[in-house]
Formats: sequence, C-alpha cells, structure tokens
Amino acid sequence: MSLWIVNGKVWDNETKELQTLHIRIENKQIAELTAELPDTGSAEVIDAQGKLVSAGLIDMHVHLRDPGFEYKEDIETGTLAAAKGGFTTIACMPNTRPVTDTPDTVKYILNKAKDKGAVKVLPYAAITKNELGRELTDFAALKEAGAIGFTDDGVGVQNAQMMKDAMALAHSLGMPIIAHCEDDSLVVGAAVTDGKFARENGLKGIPNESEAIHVGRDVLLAEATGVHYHVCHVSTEQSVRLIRLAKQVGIQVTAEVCPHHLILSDEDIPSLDANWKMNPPLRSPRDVQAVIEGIEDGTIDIIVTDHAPHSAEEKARGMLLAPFGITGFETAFPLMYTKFVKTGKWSLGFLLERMTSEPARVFGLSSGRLEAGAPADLTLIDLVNEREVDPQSFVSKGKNTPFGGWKLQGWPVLTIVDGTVAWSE
Ligand SMILES: NC(=O)N[C@@H](CC(=O)O)C(=O)O
Ligand SMILES: [Zn+2]
Repeated sequence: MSLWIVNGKVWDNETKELQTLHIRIENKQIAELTAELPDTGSAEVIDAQGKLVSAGLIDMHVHLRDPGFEYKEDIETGTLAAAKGGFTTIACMPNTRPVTDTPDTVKYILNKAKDKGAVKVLPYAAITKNELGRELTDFAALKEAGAIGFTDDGVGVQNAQMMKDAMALAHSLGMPIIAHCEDDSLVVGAAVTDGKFARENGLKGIPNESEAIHVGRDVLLAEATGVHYHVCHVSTEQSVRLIRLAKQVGIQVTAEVCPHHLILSDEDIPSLDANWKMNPPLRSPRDVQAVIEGIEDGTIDIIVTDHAPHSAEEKARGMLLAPFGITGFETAFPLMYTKFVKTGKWSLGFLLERMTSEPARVFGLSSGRLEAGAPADLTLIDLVNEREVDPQSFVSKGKNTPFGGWKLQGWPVLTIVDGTVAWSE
C-alpha cells in the first residue's frame, strides 16, 4: 500500500527556500521525493495544501510518568500529546515509579509504547539504582533490554567517582551518559533562580554554579573515560562556556536546551505561580542570551522539551511546594518558530535541523531526515495561521505551562509515524 503526500513545502538546504515536493511512502519508508506532480494511481493521497512537510520532530528529553505516576501522564496520553506537537520519536526519562532501573521496567515501557503509543518511544535507564546515587544499575542488561542511554534525570549524580565509573562502563558498552547537572549542596530548598525575582520576593535562589559545577566536573570525567557525555537542559552562561571549551579541546560532549530557557527569563515570572517553576529554573536575561548564542554557534546541539507534566492539584501548592516542571510537547514548535524564525533570527532550516537531523546525529538514530530510504516519520506544519495557546485543550494530562494565552504560528496539523497517521486535526 503506497501513500502520497502531495503539494507539501519542503525546506531546501541548498537554496535556503521552501520548495513544493510530492512524497511517496512505501513499506514504512520514504520511497521518493519529486517535484513533478505524480500520477498517484490507486495510492492513498494526502494533500498537504502548501503546508510545511518536515521530517518528524525528535524530542530526546521527555517525562511520560509511566509506570507509577499515571495521574500526571501515561504512555498513551503522553505519546498522543507528542504526536499532536509534531514529534514522531521521543526519549523518555527514568524517574518513574519504580525508577526505570531494571530490564523489566524498560521492557514494560517498550511494550506499552508498542501497544498504545502514538509515536516511537526510546527509553533511557537510570545510572544508579532508584536514582539514589549509591549503586550503579546493570548497564549491560539494561542495554540488552532496549535502553538507549543512562541518566539519573531529575537529580544529579553527586559523587564524582560514581559518575566516573558510570562513564567508563557506558563507554565500554558504546552507550552515552545523559546528565542532569545539579550539585545538591548548592541548592538547598530553592524554587527559582538566584536573581531578581528571588530577591524581590524574598526567596532563596538556585545559583548558576549548581548546574555548571557538574558540567565542569563531568567534561573532565568524559575526557578521562572517552564516553559520549550529553548535558541535559542547559540553562546558564557558565555551562555554555564550559561546553564550548570542552568541544574546542575535542571532548566528546553534546548538549540540549529547552524552548523555555531560550525564551523566558526570571524577570518574566509574573507571580508566585508554579506554572513558572521548573528545574533548571528560568535564569537571568544574560543567561538566556548565552544559551541562544550557544545554540547558534553549535555549542548546544539540539532542542528538547523536557515535557514534565504534573497535576493541577500539585501545581496549586504554590511556588515553594509544587514540583518542578512544565509541559512542552504541544507548544514547542510554535514557540520556537514564532520567536526565532518569524522574527528573522534563524532560518526555518536551522530550527528544523535542531529538532530533527541533529538529535538523530547526536544519538545515532535512522530518522530525522526527509530522504528516500529514511523511515516514513513526517510532520505537516501550518506556518500561516495564528492560534492562542489554550492549556485546557492539551491532549497531555498536564496543563502546567507558562505559555497559556500566547499567540503563536507554526502549528503541527498532521503527524505520520512509519507511514501511518498518528495525529491529525
Ligand atoms: N525539569 C523539571 O522541572 N522536572 C523534571 C525533572 C527534570 O527534568 O530534571 C520532572 O521529572 O518533573
Ligand atoms: Zn533534569
């Protein structure tokens, strides 16, 4: 059974323009891209009507909350929200309950994603048992079960020797270490960054060094062990500086940044509303500028959402008591498109690369490219119509976003995974 997507606009990296192309999908793969309007015969046809057709978006940092916190999100709702946001592949974090630290839990996620998931799910496994930082998990068995990398995301690995041992072991298995960088001794009970908002509200702040000190430690450990070391949700100027330096001397480090850290600073926080609380926190305008420069010069490789759904009841506990995290799937592309492409700062191609081919390169995935032979994972995006963000209309169980009411362009309207429609308006 073949499927044609006709009249789509595809970004052409040679001419740096959109070009009308017709795409044939066969056996879950992209079979052909052609500028000539084809004779589609008996094939199924989707008319893109001039919408952007991109390789499916890839999100390498998400929380699906399944198993254990299904009241926040589950694999079914989370993957559908991802599909609605234009994502076709997502990598989920192991801070579940139980923590994803055994082959059984990895297999549970893979099986449920296969049965009920709208998009491709790649599970990470924990570095340490229960993410407690005391004892390494069984990396070889977790890899065998299907884990794609190791991380204690949600918390930093506090002990340097533990991290070094983890890196050496991961390296021996050809696996990456993905690090949530946070030194607990420098944080102690703060909810927002150490800056203007904290001062004005008499709050304790999370200092930039609590993140950067782990980045600095870990690039040295990565150099010593040779592992592929990936830094999660970079938020500070100091981290960008350290990653830039590490790349300059040839250390195998990659990094990610979230839309909220590229768009919002602590000075934008309107009140003690916990929809503005996430970890790492919104930093100063100077840090925002530094992470933008970091992605522009290649220091930071990819954009991820850090989709972190929580219940309304949990977020209603207020800035100090609510859990950290905001939802990301259903706003990420429109936010990035409106703020960076519509304003002329970036080309559309630059943004698409950071959400498709670059994550594929960093993590060795076969998707992320619109070319014959690639998996038929595609996203159709309406670049014209403006819409307002309405959290209550999210497919995700998590409505916790600071972007409610924002008027944005660049809305995904149809998502295809392995040649099958995973989401359509
Ligand atoms: N980012 C967050 O604010 N929260 C994440 C944990 C994490 O990604 O560190 C969560 O699991 O809720
Ligand atoms: Zn994290």
